[in-house]
Amino acid sequence: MEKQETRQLIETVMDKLANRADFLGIEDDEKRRKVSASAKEILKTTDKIIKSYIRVSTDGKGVIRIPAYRVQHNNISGFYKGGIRFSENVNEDEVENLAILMTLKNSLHRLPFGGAKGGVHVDSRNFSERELNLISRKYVQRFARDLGPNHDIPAPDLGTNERVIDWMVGEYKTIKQGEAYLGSFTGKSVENGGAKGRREATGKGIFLSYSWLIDQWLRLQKNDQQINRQKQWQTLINLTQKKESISVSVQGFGNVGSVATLEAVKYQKIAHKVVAVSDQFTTLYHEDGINIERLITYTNKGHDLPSNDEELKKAGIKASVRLANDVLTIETDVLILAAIEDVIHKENMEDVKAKVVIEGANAPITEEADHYFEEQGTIVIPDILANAGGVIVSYLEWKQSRVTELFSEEEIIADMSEKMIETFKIVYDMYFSSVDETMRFNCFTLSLERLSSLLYRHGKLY
Ligand SMILES: NC(=O)c1ccc[n+]([C@@H]2O[C@H](COP(=O)([O-])OP(=O)(O)OC[C@H]3O[C@@H](n4cnc5c(N)ncnc54)[C@H](O)[C@@H]3O)[C@@H](O)[C@H]2O)c1
Repeated sequence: MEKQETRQLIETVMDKLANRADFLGIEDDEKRRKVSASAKEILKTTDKIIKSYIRVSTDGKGVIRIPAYRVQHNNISGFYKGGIRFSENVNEDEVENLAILMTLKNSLHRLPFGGAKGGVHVDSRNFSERELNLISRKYVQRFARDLGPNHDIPAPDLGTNERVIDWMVGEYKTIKQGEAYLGSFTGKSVENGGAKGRREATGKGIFLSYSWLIDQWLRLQKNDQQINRQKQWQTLINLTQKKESISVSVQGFGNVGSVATLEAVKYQKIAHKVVAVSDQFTTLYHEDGINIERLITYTNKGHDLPSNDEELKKAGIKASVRLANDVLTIETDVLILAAIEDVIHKENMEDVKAKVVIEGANAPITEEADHYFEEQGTIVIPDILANAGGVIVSYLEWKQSRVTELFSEEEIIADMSEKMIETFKIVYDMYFSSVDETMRFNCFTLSLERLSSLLYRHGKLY
């Protein structure tokens, strides 16, 4: 889903809200529409876009100049918050779209944060440890004025990790001598004030968004309850009545994808097997399931997925090797998208076999594909609902840095799950009792309702 599609959906949802007599508690139709129109304009536009260049003296290629961004979309619901990604696909539109989605995600889950995102146009794989350290520290030098624990709090994202964040915190501390620095970034290593369980949080939350739906939510439904999504309802029933294990495939076997698949194979209540996993070069497939623990042990050593017989043997994995994109169209019940944006679109949507698609990555499905799946009875659990585990634990990490007290991993995961389940229940109830919109539309509605109400209460709308 690209920036224009996200903006268009905000517009459609806001227009629908404006026609609702109870919206913002404004009875006068004309006044409500006027106020809603100004909320729409504020939320469709971005507060601040900062572009800079990082100059790095490389190990062998002289000095290079790398584009870098920080985009702050909106902070009506709290300090700006969002990850920094290192990727060759980074551009201003992509970073802005991701910042908008952060505002919507944080509001949906009622976190005291607004939305931001950062990006550096590099493929980390092409740089040495020393070069990456320089790039990370220079990023902070360029943007420090706009960052801070009470202003804008970055975290890791695609291509970055706790090591990068620790370097960034170190640089921030040097620049802002004498100021509080631990809450300036989240996703730090535990030794450096990070939250236990942060690395696993997004993957765990993604699997929870699905397992809670097919297990607890389904059991909470009463016989006489009105269900308006008959096709999607049938999808859930068929899944839970399967005699054999439910099959799962995942695109992207990094931080998010590997943890989500591990959750699937460890899930005790209903048996799951992971039949396909992919990274940017390869898909591995085995209809009886792949040994995920062994694969994680192998990739944790810094390897890509094994892609030939010798590597498969070394990893102790039985699987056939396919093309990277095959993972999207393979025979599977559940497909977790945990790599990049816009991977399912008009050209390949009809080839997708999965009946549940979970957006672990941000914006991996175009709006057109989302509507197509809706018509087919395929359940799409949208990004801003499913992948919020990371930012929820980031919130706990930020809170922890304010009280300088360490929460245990059990406390962190329990708090995160409780917070996510609160939102799942509201969204799933709304989705299965409404008729003609996607689950993404429901999530945008809840989120934009809250943001508009905050804007109104803060006296920003007239
Ligand atoms: N890490 C988090 O806490 C978090 C939170 C919310 C959303 N996300 C989103 O989840 C996604 C994955 O994040 P991550 O932290 O696991 O990143 P990561 O860098 O650890 O892993 C990314 C994986 O995607 C694969 N990949 C990259 N480009 C690809 C391509 N063109 N085709 C197929 N596969 C490709 C990589 O090979 C790797 O396996 C990103 O889109 C990120 O924005 C991450």
